[in-house]
Amino acid sequence: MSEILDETELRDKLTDDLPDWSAEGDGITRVAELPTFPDAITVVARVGVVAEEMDHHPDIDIRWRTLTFRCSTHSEGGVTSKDLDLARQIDEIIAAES
Ligand SMILES: C[C@H](O)[C@H](O)[C@H]1CNC2=NC(N)=NC(=O)C2=N1
Repeated sequence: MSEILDETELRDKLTDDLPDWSAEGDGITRVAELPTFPDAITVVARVGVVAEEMDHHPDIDIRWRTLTFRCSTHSEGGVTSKDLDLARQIDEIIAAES
């Protein structure tokens, strides 16, 4: 079980490690525009594989080539280290397809 990060801890982690992510409500979000729609779908498919391996799944909104990811730990009602780990993986996949 992972513990919810408090506001200061979360802000520091986002600033240091995940500058493209923002704290929003009980989750963290990132918007990414990919070069093409197929690139965006490739990112979604790759994130899907990683999320299943991690047993931790982001919400994903697809609008043409713009993707919005949201990570939250439902069972805890907030952001935990699991969300930060998933966000780092999402960043790597986006960077590889951009
Ligand atoms: C039983 C299983 O581990 C849980 O339902 C997992 C699955 N994927 C999940 N994904 C996310 N984002 N948050 C969760 O709390 C969560 N819980």
